[in-house]
Amino acid sequence: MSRSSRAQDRTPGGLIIFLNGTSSSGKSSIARELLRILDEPYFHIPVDAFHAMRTRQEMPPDQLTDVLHRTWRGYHRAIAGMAAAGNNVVMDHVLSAEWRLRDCLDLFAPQDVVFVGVHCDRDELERRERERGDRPAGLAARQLEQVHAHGLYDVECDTSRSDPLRCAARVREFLADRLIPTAFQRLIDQRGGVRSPAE
Ligand SMILES: Nc1ncnc2c1ncn2[C@@H]1O[C@H](COP(=O)(O)OP(=O)(O)OP(=O)(O)O)[C@@H](O)[C@H]1O
Repeated sequence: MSRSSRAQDRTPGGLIIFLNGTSSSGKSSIARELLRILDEPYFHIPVDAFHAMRTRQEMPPDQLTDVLHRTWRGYHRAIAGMAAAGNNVVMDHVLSAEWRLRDCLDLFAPQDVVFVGVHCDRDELERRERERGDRPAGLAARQLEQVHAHGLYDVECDTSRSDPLRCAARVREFLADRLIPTAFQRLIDQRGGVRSPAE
């Protein structure tokens, strides 16, 4: 391949709409509406899809810890890869451990990330958990403190007060007139632009 054709092959990065919230906060519901109302092609890639791809065999706890860690690291890199190839992505993730955000800050082009905080009241989270019956009771409440600890977003929505379509519409409005620097850029600047050591 010639030098000039390689340069031509380079695609501008796709946009990453990063939905972050606890379990049952409504991320997947917003993602579904986003794919319905956004004009450009987008891929909804939830972290749950990666867990669902794994073999179902029982593992001893120490092996499971390693496998889960590699799954999350792989998920982040898959998202970065899709965006690097020019695909727009709706990411649906739970930043319930501090290293996950650091890893994403290291990997994603900050100007291409729209960081969306998906909030929901604790009582409503518990009600949804009971109603769903397929999530351990108290999971969302345990995640609440860490998930939003970094305290900075481009867009925020509260699914205890707005339905998924209204939340998705807020994100779409933001896309039409995006503010720079992005929340991801400001989070990188806050830590002095330092890349984190490998986890
Ligand atoms: N804005 C909303 N108002 C009322 N109910 C909602 C709203 N958003 C989601 N729900 C309901 O809450 C439950 C969880 O929604 P959803 O699957 O979108 O959350 P999630 O954040 O993707 O959860 P998880 O991470 O556990 O997969 C579903 O039963 C959904 O119908």
